Amino acid sequence: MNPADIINIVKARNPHEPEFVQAAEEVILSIAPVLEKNPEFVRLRLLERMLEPERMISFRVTWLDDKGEVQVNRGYRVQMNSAIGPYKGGLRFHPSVTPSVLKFLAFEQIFKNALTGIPMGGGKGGSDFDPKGKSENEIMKFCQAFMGELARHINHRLDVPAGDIGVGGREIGYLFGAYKKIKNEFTGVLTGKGIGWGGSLIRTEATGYGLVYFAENMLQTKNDSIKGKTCLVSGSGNVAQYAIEKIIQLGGKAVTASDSSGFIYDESGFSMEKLEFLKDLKNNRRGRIKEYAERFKNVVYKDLDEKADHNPLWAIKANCAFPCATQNEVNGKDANNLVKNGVTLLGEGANMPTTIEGINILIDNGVMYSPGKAANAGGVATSGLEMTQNFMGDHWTREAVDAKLQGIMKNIHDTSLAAAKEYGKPGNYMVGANIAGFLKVARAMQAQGVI
Ligand SMILES: NC(=O)C1=CN([C@@H]2O[C@H](COP(=O)(O)OP(=O)(O)OC[C@H]3O[C@@H](n4cnc5c(N)ncnc54)[C@H](OP(=O)(O)O)[C@@H]3O)[C@@H](O)[C@H]2O)C=CC1
Ligand SMILES: O=C(O)CCC(=O)C(=O)O
Repeated sequence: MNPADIINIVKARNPHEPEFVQAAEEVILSIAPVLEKNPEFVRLRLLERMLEPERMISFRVTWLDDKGEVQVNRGYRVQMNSAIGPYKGGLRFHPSVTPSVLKFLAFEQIFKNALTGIPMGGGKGGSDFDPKGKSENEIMKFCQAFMGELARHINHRLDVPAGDIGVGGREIGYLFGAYKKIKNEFTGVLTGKGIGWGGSLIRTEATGYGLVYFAENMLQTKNDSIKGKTCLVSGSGNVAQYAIEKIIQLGGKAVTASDSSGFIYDESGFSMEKLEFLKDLKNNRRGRIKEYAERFKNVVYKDLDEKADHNPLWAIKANCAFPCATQNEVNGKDANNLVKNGVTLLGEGANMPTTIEGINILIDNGVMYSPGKAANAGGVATSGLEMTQNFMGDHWTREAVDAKLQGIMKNIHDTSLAAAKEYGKPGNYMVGANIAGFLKVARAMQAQGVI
C-alpha cells in the first residue's frame, strides 16, 4: 500500500479528527522509504497498527464546585502503544481537549519516547476541564475526581502519566495523593512529582532545557551556537519558562513570551530577574502576560487576534524561534514571516506547533527545523530518569540528571541526523526523527508477533 492510500484510510477511519490526521500524515510521508525497503513491515501492517490506539479510555468526571454545584467533565486516557515499554505521556487539562487532540499527542509520544533510548511506550490523557479561574479547592476536587476513575487503568509498570498543558506540579501533587489513597500504595505511578516525595531534580526544567540543548547541537553542526542569538519564544508556561532560562544561561537573548490572551516583545531581552517575575506571575499568581509589560519599561504588549491569518509574534526580527505554547501556532504565513525576518532555526518546544504547510516552507527555505518529537523529548526522557530512580529507590543530584539529559538530547540529535542521511534526506530532522523512532517500535512489534 502506498503512503497516499494509508493517509486516505486514516482520514476515512477518523473523520472528525483533524489533529490526529495531521500528525499521522507527517509520519506516514516521512517513513515511506522505510516501508519500501522493508516489505515485511508492510505485510505485518505495522504502521496501520501503530495508528490505532491499543486502548482508549473515556470517562465521566463529576465534581462539586465551591458553590456546591455539580460539574461534569470528560476524562480520557489514550494507551497508544506499549511495544517498547509501559505507556508514558502527559495529562492535559484544557477546554480544547478532544479525542483527536489526545490521539495526536499519544501518537507523537510513541516515536518521541522511542528516540529517548529509555524503554517507554506512548500514551496521553486529559480532560476538557478548564483550570483557569478555578479556586485551589476546585482544582483539588477535580484532580481527585479525575483520579477516582483513572486509577483503575494505570500503575507504575503499566501506564505512567505526567503533566502537560494545565497540569503542573500542583496538579500532579493532588493526582498522586488521590492515587495513593485509592490504591493504598506508594509507587512511581506519576512523574513530575515534588522533590522529597519521589520527584527527580531537573524534571521541571527538562523540556525547556532539553529544547535549547537540542538547538545548540543543531547549531554546532554549522560551527555556531546560541550565544548572541536573538530568540522568539511563545508560551509562558513550563516549557517556555525553562527554554528562556537556558537561552539566557547560554548567552542568547529571548525577546518574546505569550499566553492565550496576547504576547510581549521585550527588545532588550529577558534577564534572570525578569524571568523570575514571569515565573511568579504564571506559577503562583496565575496572572496574564500583559502584566509583564506593565511591570517593565519599553515592553510592547499585543492582544491575540483570533481572526488574524498570522501571529505578529513570528514577524519580529530574530535568529531562532521556539514555539512553546500549543499545536498549530505557526502557520504558512508565520513561516514565511520567520524566513523573511532572518530566522534560521526553529525548534519545537510544543507538540506539533507548526502546520504541515509551515514546515514545508521552513525546510524549503533552508531553516534548520526540529520537530517536537525530537526537540522537546527532554521532558519525557527526564520522566524516564525519574521512573528509574523510583525503581532503584535512589535520588540523583542535579548535576547527574542534567548531564544525562544533555547526553540524551545529543543522542537524539545524532540519531535523527544519521537516519535522515541514510534515507537520502541529509539535514532533515523531521524525516530522521520519524524514521529512527518508527524503526525502533516497528522492530519490537515485529518480534512480539501479531497481537
Ligand atoms: N510540560 C512538559 O514537560 C512538556 C510539554 N510539551 C508541550 O509543550 C507545550 C506547552 O506545555 P506546558 O508549557 O507544559 O504547558 P503550560 O500549561 O505550562 O503552558 C502552556 C502555555 O501555552 C499557552 N497556551 C495554551 N493553549 C493555548 C492556546 N490555545 N493558544 C495560545 N496559547 C495557549 C498558555 O497560555 P494560558 O496561560 O493563557 O493558557 C501557556 O502560556 C504543549 O504543546 C505541550 O504538549 C512537550 C513536551 C513536554
Ligand atoms: O513526562 C512525561 O511523561 C510527559 C511528557 C509529555 O507529555 C510530552 O512529551 O509531550
